Amino acid sequence: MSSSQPYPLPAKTPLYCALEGKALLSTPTFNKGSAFTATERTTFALEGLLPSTIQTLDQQVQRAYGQYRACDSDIAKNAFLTSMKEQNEVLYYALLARNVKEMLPIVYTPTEGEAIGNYSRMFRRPDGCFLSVLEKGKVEGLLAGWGGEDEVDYIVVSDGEEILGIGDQGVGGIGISIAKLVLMTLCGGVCMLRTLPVILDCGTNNPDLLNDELYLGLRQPRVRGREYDDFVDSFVQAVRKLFPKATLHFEDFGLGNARRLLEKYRPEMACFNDDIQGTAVVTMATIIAAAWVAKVEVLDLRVLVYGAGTAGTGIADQFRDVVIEGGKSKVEAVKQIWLVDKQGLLLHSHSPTLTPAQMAYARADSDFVSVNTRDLTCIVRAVKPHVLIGTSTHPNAFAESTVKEMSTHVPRPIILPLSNPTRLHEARPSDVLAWTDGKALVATGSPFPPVTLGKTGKTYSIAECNNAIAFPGIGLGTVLSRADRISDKMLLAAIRRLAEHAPALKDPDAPLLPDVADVREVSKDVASAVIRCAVREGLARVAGIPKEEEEEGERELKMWVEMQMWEPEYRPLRKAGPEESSRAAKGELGVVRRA
Ligand SMILES: NC(=O)c1ccc[n+]([C@@H]2O[C@H](COP(=O)([O-])OP(=O)(O)OC[C@H]3O[C@@H](n4cnc5c(N)ncnc54)[C@H](O)[C@@H]3O)[C@@H](O)[C@H]2O)c1
Ligand SMILES: O=C(O)C[C@H](O)C(=O)O
Ligand SMILES: [Mn+2]
Repeated sequence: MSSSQPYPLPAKTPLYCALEGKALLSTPTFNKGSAFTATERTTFALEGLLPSTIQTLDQQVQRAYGQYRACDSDIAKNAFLTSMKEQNEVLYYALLARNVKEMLPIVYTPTEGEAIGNYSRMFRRPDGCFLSVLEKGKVEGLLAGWGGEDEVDYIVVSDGEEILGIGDQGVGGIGISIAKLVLMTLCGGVCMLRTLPVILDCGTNNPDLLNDELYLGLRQPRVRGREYDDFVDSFVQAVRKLFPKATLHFEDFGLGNARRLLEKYRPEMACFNDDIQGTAVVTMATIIAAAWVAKVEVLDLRVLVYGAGTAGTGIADQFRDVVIEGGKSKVEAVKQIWLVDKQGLLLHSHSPTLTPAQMAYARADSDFVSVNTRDLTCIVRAVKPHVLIGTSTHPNAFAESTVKEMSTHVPRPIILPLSNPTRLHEARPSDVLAWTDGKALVATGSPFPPVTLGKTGKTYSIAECNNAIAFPGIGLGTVLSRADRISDKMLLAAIRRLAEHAPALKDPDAPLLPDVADVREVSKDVASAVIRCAVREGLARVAGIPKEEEEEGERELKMWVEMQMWEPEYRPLRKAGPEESSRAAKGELGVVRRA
């Protein structure tokens, strides 16, 4: 299939809407509240339903910010923002866009984790698409209600089994699909009207939820095996049929399913697993920047991954592939990687309990006979890693002895405690920096405040090594190029481009990754790199992408990307009649049928 259609919702296009009066005011995609113009108030039967003053978006943001600040806890702020999203989406995104740094930890990691844990208690109004394993036959019909083939660009799906590091959250996992899409819109500029959050409710094995009389999901053990696979497949096939141009993003699936599903569907369609690939991209970019600061060759690094699950093995594979791309053999590359899991250092003798992804890195027992392979400090002494990565959900696993041991072998240890939310981090940056006298190069999965070292008085900003820095740019690139697949080379292009944005390249004391507040800007560039690579590989399915050979081609490509990014501002609202509705169904107008 090829498409020459431009992105259907350029920034300033009017929106057509068939609703009026109270129905319009309670539809968050169209509602402007006090900002409806005088003409719109007449056209859409809003007179008498609003106070007379017409406000600007800026005034609305100012008011909303005051209300936000009046909330007395992070979870109350999260609930406030959720209800704002349910009232007026443009205002919601405008408020976030003006306060990214302050509000991202509220709508995303770590506070969203708490909200997901309390989903059935905090529930007010549903958002997203709920598909139940008991109604497999209805999947396609239910998805069809979300739009035509040109109306959905980006879908995030979770089955709620492994949310962040907090485990099985059942139907509450819809919260992670929504949160990831908020970032896709805020930092990736994909219009929220064209995104779709999905939860596949397959039951839950979380006893607290099963025993909670207010739990909103299926109160039964998780469906496994054939029944599970068939259900997921009915969903994926319906997506491919109904939304053939959309990118499908898998989030927080369990260890037994995440990689399997990615490997199954990746050859067939544009799909992406954020925990495996998004995490690998952002972590690899961090490692490249850190190696530059430490003045060591990326290709020579020894990498120790603590927590060899979905994220950990994804990072290991990505590092291996970068080393192979640099000219080493696969056997040599694998020798630079060590995995540790609950058994300790993964060895051949553990094979019966290892996943295939772990197996690839298991070590010969004979090489470690004199090492206590269940003790991280002893492993570090034996392996002498340059890089220590935590993806274990094991809080404080990187003890002082471990970190100090590491710094006796390498001058600038690269230490990345990535487990989310904050309380699960393998170490706190303040400790790691204190234990190493500021020598360690640190980045974390959740946001941490800057650290000032007592000894030197020097202050270090801590980079957030969260896949949120990477997936919006990758997603924007695949959406705009309408990529057929997401190839390894596209991911590699994203890594290299992201690494170029590391503030540490200009100032070695600066963070290893761009700030979350800059991700939107960075995403334009990452998307451009992804699109360019998709074109080279023959995977792009859209005409009009500025050509590489042309002078100014790269600058034009970035402008082409920028022009198509959605921004939170009010569009003129026009009355939709039957003609507009039919054009909308063909994707020619920015009307949203689901509104
Ligand atoms: N920063 C990011 O962008 C990012 C991205 C993805 C995941 N994560 C975080 O990484 C963590 C793991 O996520 P996942 O999806 O890979 O989960 P997972 O369940 O697939 O993997 C976790 C692994 O850690 C192992 N483990 C558990 N306790 C351990 C211990 N005490 N010692 C050693 N290994 C132990 C488990 O056996 C498992 O193999 C979560 O906290 C998640 O939030 C962070
Ligand atoms: O959601 C995040 O904050 C990152 C990552 O996807 C995770 O599962 O922890
Ligand atoms: Mn995740």
